Amino acid sequence: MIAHPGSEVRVLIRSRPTANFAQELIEYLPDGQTVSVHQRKDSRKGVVNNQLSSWSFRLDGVLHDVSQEEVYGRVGRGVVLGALEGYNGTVMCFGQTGAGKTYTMTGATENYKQRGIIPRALQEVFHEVEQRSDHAFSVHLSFLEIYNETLVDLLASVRGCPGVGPGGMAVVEEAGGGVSVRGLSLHPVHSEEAALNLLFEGEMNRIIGAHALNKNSSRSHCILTVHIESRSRTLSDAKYVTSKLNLVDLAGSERLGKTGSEGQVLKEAMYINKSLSFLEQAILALADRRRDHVPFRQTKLTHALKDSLGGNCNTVLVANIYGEASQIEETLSTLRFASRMKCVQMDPVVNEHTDPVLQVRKLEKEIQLLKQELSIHNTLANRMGMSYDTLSETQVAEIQSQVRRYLEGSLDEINDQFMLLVLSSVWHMCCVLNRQQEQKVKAQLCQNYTLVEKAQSTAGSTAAKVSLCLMLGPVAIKMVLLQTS
Ligand SMILES: Nc1ncnc2c1ncn2[C@@H]1O[C@H](COP(=O)(O)OP(=O)(O)OP(=O)(O)O)[C@@H](O)[C@H]1O
Repeated sequence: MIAHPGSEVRVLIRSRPTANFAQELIEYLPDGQTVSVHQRKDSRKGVVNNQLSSWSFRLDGVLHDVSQEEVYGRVGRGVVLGALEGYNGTVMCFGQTGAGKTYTMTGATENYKQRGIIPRALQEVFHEVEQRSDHAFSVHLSFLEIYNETLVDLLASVRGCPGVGPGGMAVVEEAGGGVSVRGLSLHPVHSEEAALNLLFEGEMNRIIGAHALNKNSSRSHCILTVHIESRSRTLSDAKYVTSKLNLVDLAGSERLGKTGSEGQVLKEAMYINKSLSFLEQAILALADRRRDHVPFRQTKLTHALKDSLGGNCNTVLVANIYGEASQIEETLSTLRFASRMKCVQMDPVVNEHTDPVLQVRKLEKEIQLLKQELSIHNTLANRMGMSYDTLSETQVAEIQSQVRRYLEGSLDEINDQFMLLVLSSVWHMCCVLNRQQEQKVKAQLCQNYTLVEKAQSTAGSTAAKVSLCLMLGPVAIKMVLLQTS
């Protein structure tokens, strides 16, 4: 499903299964889109109080007690199919630590049925590539980890990896508002199996720690990007499309007291919480359409996700919650983030490009055909000698000599063959003068303004002058020749 320009980011809630699901506090409404959360007042202070505060959040769907297959179908499939058509896509999981983000994105490795969105997306990409034989696809993978504000290439250990350049890794902005990570390796992949091997390799390199709420807690944010390029095999045009499919597993926010983290795990938690709070700030700014500045550069995470949070991207967020009563505050804060994200606007467009080499080849072919057409036209109009190629030195000398004789009066009549040569010459002079004039105007503009390249051709006026010459005959040509000599 491709988002319509101007629609909002799709947001779904997924709850981690638990025997102690707080039904009295978390209520999923029958519309399948609304969740109400009730919180006992002053529960933090231990005051016994039966009063409840309630909040209601309307999102795009609730994934409660559903299989991994259904999650992929409702969250991932549309974004993946869009990426194959040339739309950028992002699937991102957000939520407190232990709420099931990694389970949703990667899944349980020990059970095929429990594989998550990433392996299913890779499977779908290669299945589609095989099906769409009228297109040639090229697929590359990159796997970025952001750990304690440091960018790490999770596929740097892969054989043949070019390695990081002298400047190290950095998020860089591209023309047109996109971002890329300088120094991050890109790996060509030709099959699902090869892609899964890279995913496995990257997962092995991820930093995992243990604390009270999750014994396998991701201590970093991870972005697996599938870079897709597709060209038609049937149309020989120079157009091709590209897209980036970002599959993002964020580290979980955590209450330091609750997780009982110490030492390195505590330090990591502080970095994670800080980057997530900057992510919230960026989302707040994106959701507020009156704000023209979004603070993307405050952390590596927001900077790396600059082109993935709405805008020219088909974005879906999964808000993972852990529905136990003891986690109700974290659930509320996840749902608040989710409802802000739902206000972020998307304007996805197909990323279409033109291959310059193919374009030149195509234009040359077109010129050749037009010349042939023109020569047929000239033959029919009895102008068989008319040439649109550059005149040879002998032809130029011949014209000069005849013009001189004609102007001196020693030549009374100009024959047809000569006229055609003259017309050809006028055509070329007009072209040369036109180019010179264009360059002059450009140079003048450059002095005062930043020149905006615009194909503002004056070819029309050249063509008009030539047709005028054709209409008026030798007198006009004489004038043009006198003017330009
Ligand atoms: N929908 C689910 N079905 C079955 N098990 C789940 C589900 N969601 C989460 N779990 C289990 O809960 C545990 C915590 O999940 P997971 O590691 O995915 O959380 P997380 O949000 O990624 O945590 P962190 O932010 O700390 O990395 C794991 O053992 C996982 O297998």
